[in-house]
Amino acid sequence: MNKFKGKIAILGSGNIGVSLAKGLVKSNYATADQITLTRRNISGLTALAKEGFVVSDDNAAAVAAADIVVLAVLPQQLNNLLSQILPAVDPQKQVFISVASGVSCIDIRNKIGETVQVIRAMPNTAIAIGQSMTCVATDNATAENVAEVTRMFETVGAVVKINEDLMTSATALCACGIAFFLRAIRAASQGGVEIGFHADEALKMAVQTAKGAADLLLQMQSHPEQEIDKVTSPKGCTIAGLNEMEHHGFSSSLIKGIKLSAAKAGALYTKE
Ligand SMILES: NC(=O)C1=CN([C@@H]2O[C@H](COP(=O)(O)OP(=O)(O)OC[C@H]3O[C@@H](n4cnc5c(N)ncnc54)[C@H](OP(=O)(O)O)[C@@H]3O)[C@@H](O)[C@H]2O)C=CC1
Ligand SMILES: O=C(O)[C@@H]1CCC=N1
Repeated sequence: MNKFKGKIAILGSGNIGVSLAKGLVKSNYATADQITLTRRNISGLTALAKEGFVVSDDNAAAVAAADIVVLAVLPQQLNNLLSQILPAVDPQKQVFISVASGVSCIDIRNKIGETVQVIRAMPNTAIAIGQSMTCVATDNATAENVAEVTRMFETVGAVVKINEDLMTSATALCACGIAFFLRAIRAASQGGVEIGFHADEALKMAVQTAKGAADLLLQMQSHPEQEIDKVTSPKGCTIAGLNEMEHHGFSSSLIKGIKLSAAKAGALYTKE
């Protein structure tokens, strides 16, 4: 794998920013000393500084030195950040990646310059272990920059290029989605405790079962219902359990939750 040779600035090193930074080092895309992590309260980055990351509360200086700038603050924190970095933006040098939900490429260019190349990316927290599902979209970045950013995210999971108008949908399905599947695993483990297992063993069993289900679909390239049909013996206990869950709205609750998340993702940012 070709290591990235330039500098990366991650502005807003909270949950997703730090997960990304760790994932990029773990995947050998970059070394920690190539990555500057910023936040206002840098005492929260002490452990990462010990791991070799450059840490700073000076966003403009981080941008000035960077080739790739990742915007990873909350949507409501973004306008303030963009006005801070404006003097350091050089459209010839940096490509900007925004992971902020509900903020379009044009919203960002309206704040920092119309020739700035902006790529939106929507990863999830499994990026820390190289298992993200990341969707990327842009309306103006060059093919070369899109290829580099795609390569970057491919080192930490799977990448799908989408139209920008589907970005809030990708946020709900993939970025929020990891929490939905985690809650499903937690609920399954609670069921396991009710039927006789200790909490730790129930969780271990539920986690491995969920992993097996996901890997079956990935490796067999099959549809979930094909795999479900192999489990549901006639008059058996699986179909009894599944149908009971459906009577209580299992599929419907996931669909409704994803729709609500997508609507909310599109409304998190105010342009001012
Ligand atoms: N969490 C997730 O799974 C995902 C999140 N996203 C998106 O990523 C973004 C960040 O989300 P998340 O990581 O959960 O949020 P966090 O609150 O965990 O992280 C935001 C970070 O930004 C820092 N920050 C705020 N203002 C500034 C500033 N002016 N300069 C530098 N740092 C600043 C905060 O630290 P401090 O207060 O110390 O400055 C904080 O650490 C959001 O836009 C979200 O929509 C996208 C995909 C997945
Ligand atoms: O909950 C949120 O708003 C962010 C965006 C996607 C995942 N977490």
